[in-house]
Amino acid sequence: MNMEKFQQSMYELIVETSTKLPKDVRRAIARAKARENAGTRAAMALATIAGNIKMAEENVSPICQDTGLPTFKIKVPVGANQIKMKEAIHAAIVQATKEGKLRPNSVDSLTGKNSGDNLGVGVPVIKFEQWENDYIDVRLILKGGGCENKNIQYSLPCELEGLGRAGRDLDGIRKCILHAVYQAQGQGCSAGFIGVGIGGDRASGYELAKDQLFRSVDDVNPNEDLRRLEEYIMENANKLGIGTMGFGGESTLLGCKIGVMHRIPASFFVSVAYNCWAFRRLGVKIDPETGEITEWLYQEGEDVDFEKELEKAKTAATAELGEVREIVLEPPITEEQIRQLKVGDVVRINGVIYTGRDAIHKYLMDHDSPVDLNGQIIYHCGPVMLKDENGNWQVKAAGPTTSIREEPYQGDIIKKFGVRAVIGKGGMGAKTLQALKEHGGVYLNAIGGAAQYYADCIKSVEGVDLLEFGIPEAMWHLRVENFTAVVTMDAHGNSLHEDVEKSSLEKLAQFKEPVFK
Ligand SMILES: O=C(O)C[C@H](O)C(=O)O
Ligand code: SF4
Repeated sequence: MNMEKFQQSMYELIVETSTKLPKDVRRAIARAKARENAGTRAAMALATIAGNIKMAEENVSPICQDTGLPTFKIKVPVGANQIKMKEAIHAAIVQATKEGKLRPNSVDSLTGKNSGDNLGVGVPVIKFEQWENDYIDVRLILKGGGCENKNIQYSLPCELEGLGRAGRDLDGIRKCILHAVYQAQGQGCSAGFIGVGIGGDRASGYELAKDQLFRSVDDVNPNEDLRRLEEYIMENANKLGIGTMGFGGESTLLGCKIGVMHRIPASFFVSVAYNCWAFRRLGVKIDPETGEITEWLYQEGEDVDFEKELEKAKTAATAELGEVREIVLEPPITEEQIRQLKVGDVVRINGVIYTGRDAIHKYLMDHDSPVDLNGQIIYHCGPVMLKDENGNWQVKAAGPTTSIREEPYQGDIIKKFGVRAVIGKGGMGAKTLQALKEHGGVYLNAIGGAAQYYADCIKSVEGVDLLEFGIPEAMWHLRVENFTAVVTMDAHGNSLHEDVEKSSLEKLAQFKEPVFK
């Protein structure tokens, strides 16, 4: 095979997967938009998401800044040179990272050092399988860390909150799947898609679950029991009312694909791979002689353009919100300004905000901050950044990361540095809510995955500190205009996330009685 051509084909697959959502996923998101109640936060979130999808396609830039751990599943005819193919894929990954189509995501687990080129021990994941066909089939999934963190594995029998006992049968599996959607809340950027693996051991069960994500959203399970179960889940999971971003609403789950394999007598695992709305997976057929793409996969059915949402997202997706208070904030912010805000308000930020996520929060616990954060805003974000020809940093993608990971630190950092607002997604817990009340702060929920939408709000990069943590983990000083987010935790002890978690648990309990006997 012409390896140079194959490398080019892999580069095209990587870029297309990162920047252009496949048709079946776009159709699912369009259905969610049509189903959502107008004037709600979820409707605003979906309008922003749709506009972002269009922006990413137009900019040929990452839909979400987290381009995940690239995972390739490749079927090859006998005789294909897998060693050379792996080298070509690595070269394509490095090229796509250099061009800002992928975020450098490969981090040494012991030193925390980011390799900078997306290569590392075991990264990317490349799995080969031989088959009888005379062509090569390459599938790629870019599954970000926030939704990967919401994967979950159950060992039956077990007791599930709200649902009671789950036994080693189809009804027990039903309960596990509903619970998997409930426990994700909005943290994995709902509305999501789930792959489920029944059986196997802990490793092969999760592998089977993730493999289900390569099925088309619109396909029909050939196993009748599983088809019925998929249909049941799609009819009922959305009754949990978690909604897009966990804001509450009609669309929580956009797809459920279930696979089954044998198990050993002692084990009965139900593994769930939770994928966010930014469901980036694509595939190509490759000519084993020329290395060229002969066909793009996942092209079935009509396309959805989101052209009109692009205009809305650029002006004010919040127009979807109907009657809400919109408050402009310009850091440094006073305690008095903060204490006037309440859950549900929309905030537009103009001025400089500072990114800080996993490494920075850990660092700030026992170090001073490189900038004075008093009255300032921390943005839980790990952007995709490139240096332009003049050596200036350009933001290529900059959506929020899951905030709950900073729960062990956030309250202490608000107190220690006088931080007035935290922007992220998925919400935070009781400790942070208490600190917001005590010290006068708010949590602002941005729209997870809307990386192009927020990059568009960033007018300049004014500086960077702690770059030794790597591009995604550094403290970027970003000058923003009209950076819009929703107050979902305020200084009066209110938390939308607490309310949605409580109401969805009550709704979950309605599914306790057996359905599949
Ligand atoms: O790592 C990120 O930028 C986001 C992550 O995928 C998350 O959802 O928390
Ligand atoms: S930020 Fe949200 S959309 Fe992006 S990878 Fe994480 S879970 Fe997915």
